[in-house]
Amino acid sequence: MNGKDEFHIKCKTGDVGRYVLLPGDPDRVEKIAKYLDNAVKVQQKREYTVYTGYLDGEKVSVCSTGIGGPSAAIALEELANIGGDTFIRVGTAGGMDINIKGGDLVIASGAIRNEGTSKEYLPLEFPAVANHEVMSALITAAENLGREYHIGVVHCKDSFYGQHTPEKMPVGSELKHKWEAYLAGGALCSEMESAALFTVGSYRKVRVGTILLAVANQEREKLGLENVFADDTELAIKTAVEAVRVLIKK
Ligand SMILES: O=P(O)(O)O[C@H]1O[C@H](CO)[C@@H](O)[C@H]1O
Ligand SMILES: O=c1cc[nH]c(=O)[nH]1
Repeated sequence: MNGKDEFHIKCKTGDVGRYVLLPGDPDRVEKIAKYLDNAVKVQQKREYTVYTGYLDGEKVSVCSTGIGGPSAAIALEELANIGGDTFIRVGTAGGMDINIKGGDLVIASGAIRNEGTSKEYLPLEFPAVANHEVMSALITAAENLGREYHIGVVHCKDSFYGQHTPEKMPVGSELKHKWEAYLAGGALCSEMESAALFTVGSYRKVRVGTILLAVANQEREKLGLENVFADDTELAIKTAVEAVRVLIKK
């Protein structure tokens, strides 16, 4: 193939399609790639495992982003450098709104920028929003597959344990105070990459959307409501793959 390898993902132009699915966990890459025709492993470096195959004759890739904004931003930058222009994060999240239960699907309309990476791209007044075409394809996909979904704002942070055990952190009162404000504002769930991906996507002029599986809900636990745990990402994966099909058809 042409060109020079990108610094971290070690892929070059021709290695990936314009459509790229972005799980955080490298173990999720093969689970997604099995939905592609003739998928082959293109590369595996650091947290970045890359497969490329085809959907309805169009080249489609999967690349893990690792945990958090910094590695996700690097993946998006380097994939955009080599021809990726439409991205769907397929992730997991912890429920915040009490209507979100373990096993539910959440399509992000925007992300709270309570992380560090996006601030090195655009000032905080600039919102981290999902691309409307990708978001609408995710909605169509969920409806085509007869799946229920929630749609709304998701929270992004850099500290997983700051989300789960803020009381242990020296800045715990600040974390709890903000968390309550995000709940009051209607945040649906908390994860770590969409704010960076949406912000980098805005600046790089590429389309980015997110679908998440809620794995549990700490707010339901706090209120003594039933708190189901789920870790099967298959539903989110199938919906994301269907969304790529919808986008290809367009
Ligand atoms: O399951 P993934 O896609 O990695 O997403 C979520 O899981 C990780 C934390 O456990 C963070 O990356 C968070 O955003
Ligand atoms: O609670 C959770 C679950 C997944 N990912 C997160 O960032 N938080």
